[in-house]
Amino acid sequence: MTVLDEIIAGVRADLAERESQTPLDVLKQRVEKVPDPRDALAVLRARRVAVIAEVKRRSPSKGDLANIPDPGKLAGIYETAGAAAVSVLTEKHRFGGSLADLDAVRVAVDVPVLRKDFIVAPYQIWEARAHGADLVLLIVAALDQPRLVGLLERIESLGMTALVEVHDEEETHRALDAGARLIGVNARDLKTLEIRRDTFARLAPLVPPGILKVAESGIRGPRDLLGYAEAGADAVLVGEAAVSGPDPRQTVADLVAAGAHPATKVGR
Ligand SMILES: O=C(O)c1ccccc1NCC(=O)[C@H](O)[C@H](O)COP(=O)(O)O
Repeated sequence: MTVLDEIIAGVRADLAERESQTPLDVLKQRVEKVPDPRDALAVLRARRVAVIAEVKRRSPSKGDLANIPDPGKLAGIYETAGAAAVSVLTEKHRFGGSLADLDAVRVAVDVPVLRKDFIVAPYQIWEARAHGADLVLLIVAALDQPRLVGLLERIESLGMTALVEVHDEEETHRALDAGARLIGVNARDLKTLEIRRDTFARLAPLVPPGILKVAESGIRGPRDLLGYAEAGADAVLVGEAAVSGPDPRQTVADLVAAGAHPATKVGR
């Protein structure tokens, strides 16, 4: 059993519990009362290299990362530092997140908010929207092709943007075939949890122009952002470095400055 399999087994058990507590019809009624989602693609396109900063308490690879008593406050710090969007890990057992974190971040910031979780069922997408998400992560490795296509269509039908995460060539082709408009290349190998930053440069050329590319994981500072920008990244997603450093505002501000510099992403 891989780490991903283990995480998903826990996610399915939690999901069954929530479904028994809140029927889908009730969620759908809640969605009608939530303001429309923000256009995340337009927000990301407006930057040279956008920074998506993550609320991340712990992880399978590193254990406890940060005590985050007020995720809304942290998200506000990210926004003030110039983050284009905020990612919220809502998985409970391995990441210490929750939908309450998503709620807290949603009310605290105006930038687009990503629900970062292990999505396996449409119910979780309705939940994401009911809790104010603008983007939802889909991990290709966790989904067969019909399910990937169905979930992506559900995300878009609710006006949100799917960040479709890939780790290798086959997954990249599957993401494109499914109609992804925002592709995340995750440098973290889901079997070994090792970071391989060269994965982005290998997969980016497979993605046609017009489809935005996010480099995920292992971004420790401006140097990593510039490396990813050089290889074609439109955005980077940073978690650990933002939450575990001494000054999250400075960490994100330094990345934002590097991503905004005129020398970054020249000619693309
Ligand atoms: O972070 C992990 O250990 C992890 C393990 C297994 C599946 C997913 C995992 N992380 C989710 C993410 O993709 C990251 O939180 C995100 O890309 C930020 O990465 P980092 O900046 O390296 O914290």
